[in-house]
Amino acid sequence: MRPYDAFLLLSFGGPEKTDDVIPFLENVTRGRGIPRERLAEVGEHYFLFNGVSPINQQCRDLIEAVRADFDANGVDLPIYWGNRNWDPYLTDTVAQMAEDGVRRVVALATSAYSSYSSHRQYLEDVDRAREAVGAGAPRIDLIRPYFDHPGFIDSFADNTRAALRRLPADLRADARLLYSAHSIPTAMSQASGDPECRPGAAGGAYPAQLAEVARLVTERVDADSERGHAHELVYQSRSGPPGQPWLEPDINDRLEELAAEGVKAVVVVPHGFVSDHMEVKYDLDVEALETADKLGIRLVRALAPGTHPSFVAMVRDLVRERAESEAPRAGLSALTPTCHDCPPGCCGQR
Ligand SMILES: CC1=C(CCC(=O)O)c2cc3nc(cc4[nH]c(cc5[nH]c(cc1n2)c(C)c5CCC(=O)O)c(CCC(=O)O)c4C)C(CCC(=O)O)=C3C
Ligand SMILES: [Fe+2]
Repeated sequence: MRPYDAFLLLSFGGPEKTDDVIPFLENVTRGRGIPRERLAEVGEHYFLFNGVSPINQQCRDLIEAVRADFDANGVDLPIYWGNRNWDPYLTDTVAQMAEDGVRRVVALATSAYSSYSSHRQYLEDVDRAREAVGAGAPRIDLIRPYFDHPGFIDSFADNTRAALRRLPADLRADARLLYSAHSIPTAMSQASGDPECRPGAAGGAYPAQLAEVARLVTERVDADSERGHAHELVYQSRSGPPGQPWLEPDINDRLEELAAEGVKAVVVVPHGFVSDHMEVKYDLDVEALETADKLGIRLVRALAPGTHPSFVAMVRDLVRERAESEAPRAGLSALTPTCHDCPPGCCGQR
């Protein structure tokens, strides 16, 4: 698909055996000021799963699904995969592309929102990898944040309806929808850019986008419910030093309050993520579930998009959008990014 000669899946990376865990955590947190106790604690989450993070296999599954979708729709791009924090490392992938004679690449990150951690850091990863490879490195165009693309929204709406059906019928109508995303420092949130990509503009794009996705998904879920569901935004996986403010409320704290208000059932929708990786499998399926059990709240968790057909078709649509540089951006909200190239200040500073 002109002008591209390859597609790149850009992801976070995760360990796949016990011995990988500590080196992986060192890669993630180098220079980030994460307390040692927090690292030890997160290490235990991985050890509980024998050192295997689900994220790499989820990337392989997504690549297989995108390959089939590209083939069925006449998109003849080869597919590459590179990670920020673990093998296959992005720099090795860029070197491989250079060796294969690839000149111009369209890349999708497994992260749908604006902010330093979810978007700009991937741009920096790309720059660093290209620099390391040198003159033969291909040009790499990263697809813009895609949080309100209909394919992303529809996959969550579908998965949320399925989760509601897993609740006992008498709890369904009153179930609270809790939309959960990775917390970030409030300073990172304030610097997470402007929906219209105006450098230096107000910021706060990350929580604004999360709130908008929660609204859009709920609207679709409610369209086939007997009545509307109350919904709200919560955060998970807080890290960093104790005194540093991060986005709140934490899902566990909020569950306590909801129990006190008499809420009996919740559906947790991990709308801040694109697959059911470790932050979902541990922080929600183990920790938040335990909190809910203790409080007598029935909790079910909706699946993240993973290889949902709407999400896979979205990938192809975003590749087409990026290829036709003047094409209108597919987005369901007023927050759809208007730029492709994220000028400094657009998608977040550290
Ligand atoms: C916004 C956001 C996303 C969502 C967007 C996206 O998906 O990219 C995300 C995803 C993920 N985060 C992940 C894992 C970790 N994140 C950490 C630390 C941090 N995350 C942050 C933010 C985010 N993280 C931040 C601000 C930190 C503090 C350090 C720093 O400023 O950079 C740490 C260190 C230990 C800890 O402090 O918890 C780990 C191990 C995994 C892999 C899971 C697996 O293995 O399956 C995934 C997909
Ligand atoms: Fe993280």
